[in-house]
Amino acid sequence: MATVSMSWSLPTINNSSPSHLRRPNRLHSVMTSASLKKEISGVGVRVTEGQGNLPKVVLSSPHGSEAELYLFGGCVTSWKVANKDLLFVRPDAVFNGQKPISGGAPHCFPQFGPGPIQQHGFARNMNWSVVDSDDVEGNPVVTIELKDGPYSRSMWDFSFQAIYKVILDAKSLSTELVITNTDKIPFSFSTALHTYFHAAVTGASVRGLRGCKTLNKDPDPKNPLVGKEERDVVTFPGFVDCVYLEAPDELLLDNGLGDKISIKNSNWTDAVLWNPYLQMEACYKDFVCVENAKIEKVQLDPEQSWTATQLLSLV
Ligand SMILES: O=P(O)(O)OC[C@H]1O[C@H](O)[C@H](O)[C@@H](O)[C@@H]1O
Repeated sequence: MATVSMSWSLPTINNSSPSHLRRPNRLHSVMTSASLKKEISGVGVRVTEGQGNLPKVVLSSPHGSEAELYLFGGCVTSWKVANKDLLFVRPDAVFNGQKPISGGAPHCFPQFGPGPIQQHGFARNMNWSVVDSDDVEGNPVVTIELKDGPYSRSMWDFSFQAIYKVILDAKSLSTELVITNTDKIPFSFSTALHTYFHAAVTGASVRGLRGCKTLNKDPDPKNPLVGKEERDVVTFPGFVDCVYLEAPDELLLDNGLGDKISIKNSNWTDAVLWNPYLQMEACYKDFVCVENAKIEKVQLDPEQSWTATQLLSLV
């Protein structure tokens, strides 16, 4: 296991009970944007209609940064600092409430990659709901929730709750994911935040992975090659699809566009780098995926929770 260091922490909203248990602004999963608009209360948090008429939460910080999150998939699709979007949504992304949104930071849950259920699980194509919105020292915060329903039960027959808190600061975006077993029997899952960063692929690089055990899915995703990363600076010279086990709690992405982004985490023990190269000829030059992941399954007994945090900051 990688050592988890909490050199930073998510601010706690001023309330006595744990954030994942509080529901001051409890909303329902099936609702119109109009009803959401009335109930959202945090400063700098508003709900609007996004592409495909899907409800979209917009976070605006007093420092001028902005983030957008679709309730479909619980997917942060945009994080802008000084009007520059540091995330990327693929041009082939669809916003139809059926297919996952291909871009931003989709959730892979309860399975990363291929396996017994659909690729990357179902959390990225279900409707999440807003349970809380607030501001911490002026920074907008939104908390959303996903629970099991007939659709998830049809492929993964467990009762669960996922709570995802997103906080925008001047130059950072932090998230906290809490998965709770609300069933009467244990379950296990793998998960990831499949973040697409806007990049110039030829100039992009990631530092911090040297020494990690690798599972290289190129050339055969079903039989990954086990290896060890020897490079200080990992680049994207062609097709890249590689899992890094027990990655450190901070990586540094140079997006090749003049920005350096620190990617810190707690409890996301693994990382994945992905660029599809010529498989996506129309857009591969414009992004790289640097994913915080939990590849080895987390086992949760009834009432147990697993929490992981991520802090993206422009340095
Ligand atoms: O096309 P998607 O289902 O969104 O998956 C896109 C990619 O996600 C991850 O990075 C996996 O490691 C890749 O093997 C996969 O191709």
